[in-house]
Amino acid sequence: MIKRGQTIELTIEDLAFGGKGIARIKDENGAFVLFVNNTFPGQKVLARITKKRKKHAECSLLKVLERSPQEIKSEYQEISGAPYIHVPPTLQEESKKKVTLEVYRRLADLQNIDDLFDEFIPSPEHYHYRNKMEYSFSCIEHDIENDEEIDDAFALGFKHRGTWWKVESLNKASGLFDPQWENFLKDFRTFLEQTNLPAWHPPKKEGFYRHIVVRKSFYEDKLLINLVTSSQGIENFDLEAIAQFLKDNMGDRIAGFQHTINDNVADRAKIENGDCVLAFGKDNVIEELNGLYFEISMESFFQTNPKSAERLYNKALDYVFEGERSLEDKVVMDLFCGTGTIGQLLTQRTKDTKIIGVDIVQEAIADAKRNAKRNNIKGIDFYAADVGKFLKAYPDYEGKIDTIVLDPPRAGIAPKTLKKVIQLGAERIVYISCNPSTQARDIKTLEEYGYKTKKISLVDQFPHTSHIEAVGLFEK
Ligand SMILES: C[S@@+](CC[C@H](N)C(=O)[O-])C[C@H]1O[C@@H](n2cnc3c(N)ncnc32)[C@H](O)[C@@H]1O
Repeated sequence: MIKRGQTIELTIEDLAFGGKGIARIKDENGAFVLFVNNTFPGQKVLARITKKRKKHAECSLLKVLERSPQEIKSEYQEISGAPYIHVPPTLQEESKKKVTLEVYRRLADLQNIDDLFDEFIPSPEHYHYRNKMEYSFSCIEHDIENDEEIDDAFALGFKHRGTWWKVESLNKASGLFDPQWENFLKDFRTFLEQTNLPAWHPPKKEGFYRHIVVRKSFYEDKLLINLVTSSQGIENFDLEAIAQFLKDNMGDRIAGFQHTINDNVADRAKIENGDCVLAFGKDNVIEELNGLYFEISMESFFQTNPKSAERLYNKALDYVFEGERSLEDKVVMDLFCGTGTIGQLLTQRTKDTKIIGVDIVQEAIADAKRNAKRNNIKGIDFYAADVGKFLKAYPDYEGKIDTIVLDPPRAGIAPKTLKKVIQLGAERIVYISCNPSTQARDIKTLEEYGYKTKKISLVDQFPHTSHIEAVGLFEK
């Protein structure tokens, strides 16, 4: 009999949406299904039961005991954020497509999803595609060679799967981020360790070195580095020496180096916040997307895989204009607009269209306005507001919007807000989503209120993970 908390060896037979491997066993009531996150068919794994129901259980992965015959050992260091690094990219893509289409069939009741499906757009780069990475320090290390915990260590890398206190040091490139930087990180760690200031102790909430956050511009081929520390022992900290070490080793690849003091004991929330000084260089980088330029600072939101984001945005805009539509003198809303990339790219394909961008984060809207100015774009009004409240405050837009572009966060659109969006009565909705399961739920509502799903494409923004981005075209 299966119990919560129990560890169990399983063979993964199938894959469900969200990287959930499926294993089956027989118990006294017959067939019993177990879902194990971040696994792949053919793997033998050790898992812990986290939730038990009558016919199924949810498990967390503790360890892959045997690789799937379909996996090929990658040259990169495996990290918990990239569980599929050994699965050949084309196989990853096929699996993502299959399990995601099933989600639309099941949750959106789109039984004809195979006919509605337009294309699967792979990431232009399968490796080193990310433009942001966050590394953690911890004095509790999970030693990957010997699979054991070491106390009094100086680890710098990523959290060991399923823990918030143990860090696996990154000793070589992970395959996800800038390889020169990641191959250098081990030397940087050794240098910082020699400063004799300790790494953070997550359970005790004390120590000095906490995080390194790095942003990259592919356009400039430069990195922005932010070293986050506490202030405990700051009198022995020599920022100049660290800056010099970075300059000596990474040369002009470094656009800027910042130091942030963060004494907030919460480990993850906004690690970049705190008192920040710029040791050298500048505090932002410029990224280029389809001929437009965007300033990215440490805090600003930007699509994590910019080269793939170009393909995603192009697909979304193709859907906006499909059928040789003219948007001249029409109004388009870019809801959940972030830093306003979509609205700005839209102006490249149309003239005299009024665009309204709305996002809840004030800084994102400030970035959006600044970037629009940099790109010399007029005709977009950006508002910092909750989408639901915004639509309530401006009822006059009802019946006046031609097209709505939606790009909500992972949780999807709040049901009340979605109803308000529907009330606008736009002819066409283009819905981008980083979580097809919440999008599928929203599609069901759209269909109930008179929108027809015309097309859906999938864009692989995140190779080696279970994540997938989707874009759908809906018409009244
Ligand atoms: C997936 S991002 C959109 C990114 C943007 N379209 C881009 O490509 O740069 C989702 C955005 O929704 C915003 N957001 C979340 N909840 C919101 C709400 N209730 N009202 C308005 N914006 C919200 C977030 O600040 C975030 O920028």
